[in-house]
Amino acid sequence: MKIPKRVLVIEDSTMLIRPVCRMVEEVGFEAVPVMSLAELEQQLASEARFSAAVADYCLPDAPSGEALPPLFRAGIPTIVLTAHNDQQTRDDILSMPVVDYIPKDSPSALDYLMRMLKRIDRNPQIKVLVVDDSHTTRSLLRDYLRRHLYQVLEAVDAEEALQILREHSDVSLVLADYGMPGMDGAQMTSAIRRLYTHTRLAIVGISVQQDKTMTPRFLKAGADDYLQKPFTFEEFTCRITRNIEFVENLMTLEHLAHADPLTGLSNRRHLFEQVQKIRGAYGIAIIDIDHFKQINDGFGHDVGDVVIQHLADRLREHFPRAIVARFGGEEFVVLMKRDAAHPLAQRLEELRQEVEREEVDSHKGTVRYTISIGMAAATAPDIRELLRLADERLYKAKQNGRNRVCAS
Ligand SMILES: Nc1nc2c(ncn2[C@@H]2O[C@H](COP(=O)(O)OP(=O)(O)OP(=O)(O)O)[C@@H](O)[C@H]2O)c(=O)[nH]1
Repeated sequence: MKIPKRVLVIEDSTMLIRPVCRMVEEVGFEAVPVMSLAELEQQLASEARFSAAVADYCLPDAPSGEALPPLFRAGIPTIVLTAHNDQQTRDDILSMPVVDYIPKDSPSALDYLMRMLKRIDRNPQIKVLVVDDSHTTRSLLRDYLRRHLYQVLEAVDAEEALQILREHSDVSLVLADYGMPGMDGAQMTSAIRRLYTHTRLAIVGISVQQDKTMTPRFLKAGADDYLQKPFTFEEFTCRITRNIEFVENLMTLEHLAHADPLTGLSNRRHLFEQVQKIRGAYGIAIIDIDHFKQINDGFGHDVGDVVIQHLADRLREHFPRAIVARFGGEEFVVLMKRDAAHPLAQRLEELRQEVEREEVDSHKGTVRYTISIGMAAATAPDIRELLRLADERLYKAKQNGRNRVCAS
């Protein structure tokens, strides 16, 4: 079981500490409530490790943010919640290495806090590429991004940036300076867009030039946003968060459109989209659970679902590099490039034998099941014809007694 990461909730108001702790737990952290600087020092001296802190700026024994430096010294990413919304306090807080600053009187303070906590949890897996020829700007942006726990990659020009993007296809955001030697930021944006769509990667253009054409130049080249230098840490944070959330939401939608909800495998539509990517000789198999209706009737539909998930897991294990899709009900398709060293028919037979041997545990007892398989192979990429042939052979496998592979 995953052990939840701990978050310190430092707040002296009994009215507020409970909803903040609840929110922290909703995001998946364990909330550790603390009501004074003295209690905080005890926690920091203990063995406990903390992933983040939500800290009130003003505590009875720490009226002017004295609780913050011990958190920074302990390397704990800290979001400050404060009732003091005057310019001086705001500037003081933002001059420190905080993750963010949230005024308590804002009607959306708790919703914003929730978003920032989710970011603290997810950002360590997210890569951001900073492209700027100025060492000073790169280190400023690196500092801002690291405060938010992003993984930061850096390039001094477009050429290096494109090379990094070829090596790291999982970069989610590029910060593109306009004025660089070689390609400028807008030209680089166009080049990046030839490699990655908006669904995979956001680009934010940055420039110091007070030129009204700069924003449209970047946006028309394929950027998602534009930041005019100089910008504050607060503005930077809001824009970066919004762009990262946008990419994440698009990726979630894409995943939902492509995945079968029960097994997480590709759905039928995604299978047909993926086929276009295969070049050369390939093989296809349709795998169908035998007498599945009897499993549903005997054990219940929920146990039927467990059996479907069991077969999906076996398919994933046996065919890690193939396209594996749930084609419908209890029917799956495996599509893969031909591999002379380990032919598809042999691999399907190994799968069939393993399924036959295994027992599936369920709350209604142990279930055993078998599968029938029809397969076909071709050199020409005519997926529909191959599927028709594999389906004919699956029918043959069923007619000949089930629990077998039929390849001709
Ligand atoms: N539990 C569960 N059952 C499903 C799902 N989708 C389809 N089914 C059931 O799968 C069963 C398929 O039954 P049939 O097509 O008659 O085939 P079978 O019983 O497997 O018999 P053979 O294929 O001839 O060996 C039907 O009872 C469907 O209701 C699902 O997502 N979950």
